[in-house]
Amino acid sequence: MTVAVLGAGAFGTALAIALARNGAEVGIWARDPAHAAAMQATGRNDRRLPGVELPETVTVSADLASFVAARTLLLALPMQQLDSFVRSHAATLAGRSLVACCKGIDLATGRGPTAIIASACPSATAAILTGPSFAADIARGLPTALTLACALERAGAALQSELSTPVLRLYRTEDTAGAELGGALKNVIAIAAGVVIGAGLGDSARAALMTRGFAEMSRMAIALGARAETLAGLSGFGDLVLTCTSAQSRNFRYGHALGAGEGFDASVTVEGAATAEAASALASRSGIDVPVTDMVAALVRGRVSVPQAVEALLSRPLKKE
Ligand SMILES: NC(=O)C1=CN([C@@H]2O[C@H](COP(=O)(O)OP(=O)(O)OC[C@H]3O[C@@H](n4cnc5c(N)ncnc54)[C@H](O)[C@@H]3O)[C@@H](O)[C@H]2O)C=CC1
Ligand SMILES: O=C(CO)COP(=O)(O)O
Repeated sequence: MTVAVLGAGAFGTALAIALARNGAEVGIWARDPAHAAAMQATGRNDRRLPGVELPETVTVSADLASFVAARTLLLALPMQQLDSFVRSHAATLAGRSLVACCKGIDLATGRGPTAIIASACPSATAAILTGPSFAADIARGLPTALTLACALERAGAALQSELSTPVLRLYRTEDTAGAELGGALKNVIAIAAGVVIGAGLGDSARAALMTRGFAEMSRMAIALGARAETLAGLSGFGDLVLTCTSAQSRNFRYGHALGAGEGFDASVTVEGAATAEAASALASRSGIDVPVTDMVAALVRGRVSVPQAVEALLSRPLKKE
């Protein structure tokens, strides 16, 4: 096996399919043995990515030990699960190439994915794969471009060539902070964009929100050590555009439900909700002004209503762009 995907969600399954179509031997680890058995039996992941056939070269198992010999391990779990997962399996994952495929900031520690891996499993090579891509699009074989970020240039180059396919194009950077903050913060702005549309405030307001949101993402990421050009790339601006403008996005749909005063299925992964709170706390500790993020965190927590959030943002002092 060349690549193992740890986590049997929509994104991990889609990546496994794309890599297997390109000739890699891929294993998917599902933590739930019943889920692994169902995927093996049906040749599909009906729970998380229904309607897509797994190539025959994809194997699925709930036995983590059978996957650790793979050259590269993709960690395709929700962000708030990553720290405990890597800590509990640190001995098994030691010395491996670990590519985080999640977007967000850990609520408990304020860390991003590569810092979590480095702290919990220091002997591993930590990288992150992020950027504009819906799992369903990848699984259908539609063209997609992503960012592979790894602080070690040679390791990053090896991962870029290993994980690229003719339709899944990976661009590379050493700026892990920029790639992961772009991917984390765009989900927060996407929730806000969903609120704007759900509350009937219109496309012009969404464009304003996305623009000011991008300024906020860049301000925060640069203050925390990221490069401006990374934020302007696939993992920042690119993913912001995709997520704020498509109803395929769960973050956008969640925001839309908040804006429209409707309920939302709590079992759906909405990374921007916890990340809004984590980012708001991190920004406050670092003295960075993030009004949209603060408002999304307050909305998610139910501390303000949608009309109060809109009023608060519109009544901020006028200033230079
Ligand atoms: N779905 C998409 O289109 C994309 C998702 N992503 C990112 O991928 C990450 C995962 O998202 P999805 O795959 O979409 O989520 P998902 O909701 O489809 O699946 C999450 C999977 O993680 C598993 N899981 C949860 N906690 C776990 C734990 N402690 N140990 C092992 N497995 C655990 C769940 O059982 C589930 O199979 C997120 O950070 C998301 O932002 C990135 C790009 C695209
Ligand atoms: O990150 C994504 C697209 O790049 C997926 O977005 P959602 O998690 O909002 O569905």
